[in-house]
Amino acid sequence: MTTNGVKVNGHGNTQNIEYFGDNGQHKTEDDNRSTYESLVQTADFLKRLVPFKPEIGIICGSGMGSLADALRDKIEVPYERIPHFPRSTVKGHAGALVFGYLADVPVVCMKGRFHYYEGYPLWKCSLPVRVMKLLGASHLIATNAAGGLNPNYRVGDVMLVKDHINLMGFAGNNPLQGPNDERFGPRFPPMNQAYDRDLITAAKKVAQEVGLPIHEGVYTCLGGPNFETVSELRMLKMLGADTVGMSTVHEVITARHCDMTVFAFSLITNECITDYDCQENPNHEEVIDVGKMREEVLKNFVQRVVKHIGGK
Ligand SMILES: O=P(O)(O)O[C@H]1O[C@H](CO)[C@@H](O)[C@H]1O
Ligand code: HPA
Repeated sequence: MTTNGVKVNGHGNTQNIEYFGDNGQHKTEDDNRSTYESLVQTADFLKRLVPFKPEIGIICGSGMGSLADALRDKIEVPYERIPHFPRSTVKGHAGALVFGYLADVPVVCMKGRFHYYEGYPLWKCSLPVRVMKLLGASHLIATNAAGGLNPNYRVGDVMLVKDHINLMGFAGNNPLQGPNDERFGPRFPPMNQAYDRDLITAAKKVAQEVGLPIHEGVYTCLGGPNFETVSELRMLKMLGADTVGMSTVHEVITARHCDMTVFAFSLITNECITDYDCQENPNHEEVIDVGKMREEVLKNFVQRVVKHIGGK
């Protein structure tokens, strides 16, 4: 039986629901990817609520939502109120856009990001980045909680991301997959200078000022939600990754596609276990706790980086 494009087949007690396009072909959630026009609607909705234009979009990583608390003159918009926006489902990701001023620079913070393991396709995970761009933001600051693969990294340190390995992209999964809308950016965007060198240099200086142990390295993202096996971590290390997480890469690709300047960092929340004899387990509670532990110094750090960008 087909009703309104929804095909329902009865099989005993179960029903298989399949989605068909207007001309009968299969539709998946990926076929319903947002259009330029729908994201303009989202941005227009937000513009009506916020009397200023954010210059910088900030994505708060796991346990780092308090970065948004440092904003002055805050306007908080829960994701469920925003047209075409996904919902946050992960502990430590509150689920609101927070507009305000940080170091007198107008910004918008994502207090809660979207991950592939939540069931969202990558284009949907990174949809807010396009909304930030449409709101007028020229810069993206992406923060993440990550496991440290590099043996020199300690829990609580920060790694400035100089490059990433798009492992999900190796398997053909990319946020830019599907029809390209040139109003966002080109079909084949370069990715060799994804992370702004000047901002990395400035941030190293800022980190010294605020007493934050700092490194510079390569981030990689797996789909999650399970943490990695020993063998997978050993492989990632061999590939040249210094930190591993389950986010950021698709957001950065989307930001670079629409010509935003990107700065990103990993907070090392756990040391990756590459030894079969180790009895410890990584866990999300520990990840969030480390975010809380570094809350004040990270606020200070981000605020100063924002000031640097705003003063340029
Ligand atoms: O990347 P963020 O959102 O900071 O979170 C990281 O922490 C969670 C695992 O504890 C995963 O979601 C991983 O991606
Ligand atoms: N692996 C993957 N994602 C993570 C980790 C990790 O060790 N720590 C925080 N997010």
